[in-house]
Amino acid sequence: MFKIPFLDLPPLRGAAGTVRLPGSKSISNRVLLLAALSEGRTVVRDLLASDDTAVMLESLRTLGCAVWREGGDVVIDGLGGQLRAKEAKLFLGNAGTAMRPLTAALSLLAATQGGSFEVSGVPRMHERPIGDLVDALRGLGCEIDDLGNAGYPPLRLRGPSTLALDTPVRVRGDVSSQFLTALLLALPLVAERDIRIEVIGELISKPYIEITLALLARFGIQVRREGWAAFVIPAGSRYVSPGEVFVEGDASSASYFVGLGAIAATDVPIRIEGVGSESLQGDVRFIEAAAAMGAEVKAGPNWLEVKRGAWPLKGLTLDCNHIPDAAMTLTVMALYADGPTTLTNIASWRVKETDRIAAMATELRKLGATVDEGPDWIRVQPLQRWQAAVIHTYDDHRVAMCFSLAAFNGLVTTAAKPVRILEPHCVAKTFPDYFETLFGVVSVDVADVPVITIDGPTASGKGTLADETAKLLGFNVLDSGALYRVTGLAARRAGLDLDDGDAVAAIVPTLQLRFADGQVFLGQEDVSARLRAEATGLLASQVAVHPQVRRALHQLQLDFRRLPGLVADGRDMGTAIFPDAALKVFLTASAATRAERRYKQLISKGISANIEGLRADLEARDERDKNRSTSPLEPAQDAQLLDNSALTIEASVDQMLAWWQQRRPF
Ligand SMILES: O=C(O)C1=C[C@@H](OP(=O)(O)O)[C@@H](O)[C@H](O)C1
Ligand SMILES: C=C(OP(=O)(O)O)C(=O)O
Repeated sequence: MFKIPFLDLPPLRGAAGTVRLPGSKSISNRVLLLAALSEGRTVVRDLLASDDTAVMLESLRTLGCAVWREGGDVVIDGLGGQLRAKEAKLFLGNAGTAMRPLTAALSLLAATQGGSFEVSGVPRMHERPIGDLVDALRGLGCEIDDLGNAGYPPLRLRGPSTLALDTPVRVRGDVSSQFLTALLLALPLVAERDIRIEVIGELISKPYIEITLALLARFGIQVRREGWAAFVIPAGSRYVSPGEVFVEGDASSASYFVGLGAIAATDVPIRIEGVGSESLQGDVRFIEAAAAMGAEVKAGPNWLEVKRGAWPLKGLTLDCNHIPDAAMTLTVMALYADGPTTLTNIASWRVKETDRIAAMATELRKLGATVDEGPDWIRVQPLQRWQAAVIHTYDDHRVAMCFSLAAFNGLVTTAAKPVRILEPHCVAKTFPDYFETLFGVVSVDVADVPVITIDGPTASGKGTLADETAKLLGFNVLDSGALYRVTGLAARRAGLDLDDGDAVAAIVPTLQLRFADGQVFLGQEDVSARLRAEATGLLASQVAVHPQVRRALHQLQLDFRRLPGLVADGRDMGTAIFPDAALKVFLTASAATRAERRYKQLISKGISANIEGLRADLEARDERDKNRSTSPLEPAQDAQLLDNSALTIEASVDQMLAWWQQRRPF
């Protein structure tokens, strides 16, 4: 996950390949709750691991449920409808699928068994309505206190109290279908007699009710229904664990890759694994909308394949009530269409993670688009003159994911613009690795991938500065010195004469190198510590003088230029390897400062050292690096000079980011 303040997406050019979707949020949280209410053990396979499921899991644990991981599975020993904890405070983040169903279940359990439970969430959750559900539960006899504004969380659910189950439970269905889902999931707890639920008003987001009913059936509860107007939970209903449940991939998460295929898969399709024609989730019908916009879609039971069909895409007018989450993706696809796209019947967007109609309109306009909106609709015009934009994401995962598709503007305009996504980690609500997954299937012109180079003499702090800068930008890191060190080490181990440039260069293509989590592996061996040793540094300096070796390592270094960007440190990054880098920095510090830093570093590792000797070594190494004929150590002409002798690391990083920001079009 990119846990950084912003993620810059350079212009993206194409898409191909296969993605495996994370588990469905809606199915995951329903299954977790049903498993917890059931008797017996449930093994849940392919459960979504994200913020929304984390708050559900944590709540179930707090309520006394045994929940543990076994390999990739989650195992739950259900409570069998018996409360173990009678008091708890549950924090439910911004997960509607946790807040609404837990409110219903705990209200009923508190009524019948006694107890006091508080449910709360992030500030936005306290603005998301729950009043219709609370009214229905109060109508049944549940005791619910508003701890904030009436009609919104936080709430206290307490009991015991007497339930009146002989009259129908009435619930409004036109603000959120989750209120009905919550009652359907929870009322079997008290179904000593038939319990009838009647829906008032036009039920929205109907396909989510189908998910609820299908999963209730898996757990032994056969709800009788009268269309969408009334539902009856039969007397004597009892949750029975099916033993094992597979969670299918998330159909709403699929929408970004369906959109991606429609826009950018010109040759090979994007294959999406985890949902398909047999999906339980209504949001899979997003493919019909994408097809209506021109996408070529094939669907198998558990997979989709999408590629570009009509281009530009075709604008459309669509009632999106049945695909409320996935439909957001259409508003960004609409930018690539031949005419306006109008989405209607989407009033619920206004009460989700943010006011999504307002958010999409505001952010699309930043790209240059013309957007109109009404209480329950949005209209987006195709975009010709794209602007580089900083996209606010409002802590809404879907806003962040949708706007990644704006980075393909280079497919419709010559002056391609990057897109900055603020707070990209908000995708963790349902798809923590969204951007990594996206980067796995998109193509880019390598020249568009931004590079920052940091060159400078030994012990100037390049590595630390590169790592810290990269961490803040979410960029990859190339420690080119490590490549020379590893080459020197491998050459020495192979018994080569280090002065024989041809022989040393010849082993470069045979190196089994792997960089993972900041560590360097040579074959199976983690050589990171070895590479940092002084002795290896000397080997590096010896092999680095040979032009053949430098040539052999050239392509290897270029290969580090990958999405979303690169910070490369070394001695010739800005001069020889990445001459087109957008920001080049030449980092220095006085020999005295560098010797002192190296001294402290060694002493802290328990290695004895002599500061004068270190300084002499450093100066000798500087001389050798400056005077070698191939790629001598010198600042690129367009490099910024940074002397960090008197600077803290934070101050140096701030300077890097300030220079970087000056070069960005935002
Ligand atoms: O029941 C569910 O799992 C959901 C129902 C929908 O909400 P509304 O019924 O409020 O539209 C949907 O937007 C949400 O992401 C998940
Ligand atoms: C509306 C959404 O979430 P929630 O389950 O919190 O309602 C969503 O995921 O788009």
